[in-house]
Amino acid sequence: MIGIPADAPLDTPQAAPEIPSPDDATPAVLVLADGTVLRGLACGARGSVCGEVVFNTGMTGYQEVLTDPSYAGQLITFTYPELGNTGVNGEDLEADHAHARGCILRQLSPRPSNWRSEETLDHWLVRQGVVGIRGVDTRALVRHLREGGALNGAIASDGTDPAALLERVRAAPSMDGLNLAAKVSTREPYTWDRSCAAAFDTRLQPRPDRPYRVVAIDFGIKRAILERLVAHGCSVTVLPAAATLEQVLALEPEGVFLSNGPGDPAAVAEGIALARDLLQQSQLPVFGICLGHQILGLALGGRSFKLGYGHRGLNHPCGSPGSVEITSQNHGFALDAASLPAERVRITHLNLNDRTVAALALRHQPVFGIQYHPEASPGPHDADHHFARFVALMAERR
Ligand SMILES: NC(=O)CC[C@H](N)C(=O)O
Repeated sequence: MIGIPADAPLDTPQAAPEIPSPDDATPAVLVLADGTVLRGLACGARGSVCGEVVFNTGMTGYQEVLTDPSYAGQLITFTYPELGNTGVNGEDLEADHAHARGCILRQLSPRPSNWRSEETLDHWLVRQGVVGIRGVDTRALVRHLREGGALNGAIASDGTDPAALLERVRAAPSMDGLNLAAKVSTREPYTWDRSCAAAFDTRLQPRPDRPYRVVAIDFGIKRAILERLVAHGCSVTVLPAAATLEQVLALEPEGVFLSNGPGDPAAVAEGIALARDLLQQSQLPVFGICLGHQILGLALGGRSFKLGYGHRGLNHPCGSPGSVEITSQNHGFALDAASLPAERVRITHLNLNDRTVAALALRHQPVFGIQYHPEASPGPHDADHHFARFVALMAERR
């Protein structure tokens, strides 16, 4: 297999024909756009892939991370030193298939140990067409990315020459300006009624007699978000990223949800136009998470910018005066606080590591956005109350 070209549709994983044995010592190479070359051993699918090299500092949740559509087009460096310990199961998937293009690891566990494990991570990566490299000094790589910023790179385990790879990397598009939401969004509307029966559901308010009708716009939605909305008493209809205000209103929603998703928020023109229409022509409660939050800010006339190396991990503190929540994060862009119209928007939470905008709310409309991930998956559940906030806005209007 030659690998997945940079412009390949993101929703067609390319399965490699054979499952290599875990003791296979095929060499692999990682080449960064600045010319850095790191050598290691192959894991997952054999081939070569190009994408933005980012890092995730979470200690758990590799399955959720690799299937989160927000990682489409990216090569993920995992800082946790051994991956695959708990294998792969059919329940912890955030989408039907992997969205990350490649993974960069220190060490791959050959023998999973978990009662839910159905398959080794290595087998699953092969079936999903995710090209991996193991044996990399991920600490050195992360220091490099933190100093120089996230940049494009390529992994090859098919013998491609590093110089040829570097040429491909330099020709690949930058994440800046890429609308990837359109590529990963659902083609057809669908409804979702499955809830996750997590223990923390016991803290929820009593279920309503009738579920709250929510329309969710899919820019790359994670399943856990749909499950949390249902757990909080909503019934959800999911519409494609290009949905119009008429299509949304035709479903008579009580609230509209704008999802997470990959790529540059400023490039998601159809989503920004829909958010603008919603804010101007309806008084509906609107809740945005991550890309959805960024789209809300852009619809309000704000500006987004690319962070140096992004926030991807499970322990990012975010706060409003008097309260701090430890949050799950996965984003490479953020809203510029100074660009948001202060007479309409209140910044309710800041990221306490770098003081970037972590959440906003409109002063005169039932609309709010959260840059981090209240659905966790993976991560802490401190921020789950934001789903209850959305439901409370809909309940007030019944
Ligand atoms: N998880 C997300 O929704 C990510 C949003 C956007 N693609 C970013 O990187 O900032």
